[in-house]
Amino acid sequence: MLARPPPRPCSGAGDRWRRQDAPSAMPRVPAGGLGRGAAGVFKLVAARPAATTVVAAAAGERRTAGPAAAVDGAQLANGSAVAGISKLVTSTVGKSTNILWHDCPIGQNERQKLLNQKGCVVWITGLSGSGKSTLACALSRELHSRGHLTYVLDGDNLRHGLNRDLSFKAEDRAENIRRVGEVAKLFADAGLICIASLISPYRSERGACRNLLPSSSFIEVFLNAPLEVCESRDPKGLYKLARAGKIKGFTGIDDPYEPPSDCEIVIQCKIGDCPSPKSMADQVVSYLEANGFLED
Ligand SMILES: Nc1ncnc2c1ncn2[C@@H]1O[C@H](COP(=O)(O)OS(=O)(=O)O)[C@@H](OP(=O)(O)O)[C@H]1O
Ligand SMILES: Nc1ncnc2c1ncn2[C@@H]1O[C@H](COP(=O)(O)OP(=O)(O)O)[C@@H](O)[C@H]1O
Repeated sequence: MLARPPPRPCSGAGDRWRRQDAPSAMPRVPAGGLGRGAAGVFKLVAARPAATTVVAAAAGERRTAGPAAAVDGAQLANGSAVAGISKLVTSTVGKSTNILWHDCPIGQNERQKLLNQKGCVVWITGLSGSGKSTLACALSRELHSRGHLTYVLDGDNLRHGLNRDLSFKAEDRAENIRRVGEVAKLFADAGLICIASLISPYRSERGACRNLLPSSSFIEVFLNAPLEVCESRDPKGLYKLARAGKIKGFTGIDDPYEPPSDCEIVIQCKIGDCPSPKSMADQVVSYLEANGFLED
């Protein structure tokens, strides 16, 4: 079997796979099943529309590339599946072979009801010293005071643990962002308002994190503080070291930062004119409120 993974894991009680008409390019699977060496196509559609996929079935074949699918009513000539009985198919994802997606009856919807909020990711990007951590903490505090459950994933902090094996060269920054995107997705699935604050300098990697979630649940916040502002703050003295050539590949000095072109929120900070941490947080809270994230 060849399967493409649905764009996001299926969760919740309503998700079940069912067979649909096969695309015309491949023969439909006959009622009696496939002959040995024959191939057919199933379209499997989960109850949730986002989880649609197409599966090509070749008799005796057992390769998949996505979450396990229960093929309903398929019969293979080698007798491995009986018509009318669901057959679980294992998946290959990356380097993991023969794995199954295990669903639970308690899903994101149930958790969101419990928390009276919608799980989402607020992704704060900007130069070092732009105020990402300050905003993340102010936002967390503000939402907490309103009774909402948040969790902050701070780039600096994660590099003390989960990402301690990563440097600041391009491929390690990309892996850093990928990992944080995956963790953030889990927190959002848990029903939390996850606040990720990383430099995350590359547009494509931020886009990949966005694509892990339903589009409206990824809220990209650009803390647009010019280099002059960040450098004049320099709370850790890193810009000074970078200018002196003692840190190589420092973002904004001798390493790139690609500003977002289509983010949900821009917080503008000019020389001598930056909004206070509270008013930056309020700007994000207003967005969350207006878009229904602060209610179930
Ligand atoms: N070379 C280089 N470039 C940029 N930043 C550096 C570098 N070396 C160390 N630091 C410190 O690491 C913090 C950024 O970590 P991130 O995980 O957010 O970076 S990235 O998203 O992987 O680019 C960043 O923290 P913030 O100032 O909070 O952004 C810096 O303190
Ligand atoms: N809105 C703001 N107005 C004035 N100073 C700020 C503001 N936001 C952050 N700062 C200060 O700028 C410095 C860098 O902030 P920080 O949150 O650590 O940035 P980042 O996480 O992007 O590196 C800190 O000293 C912080 O107190």
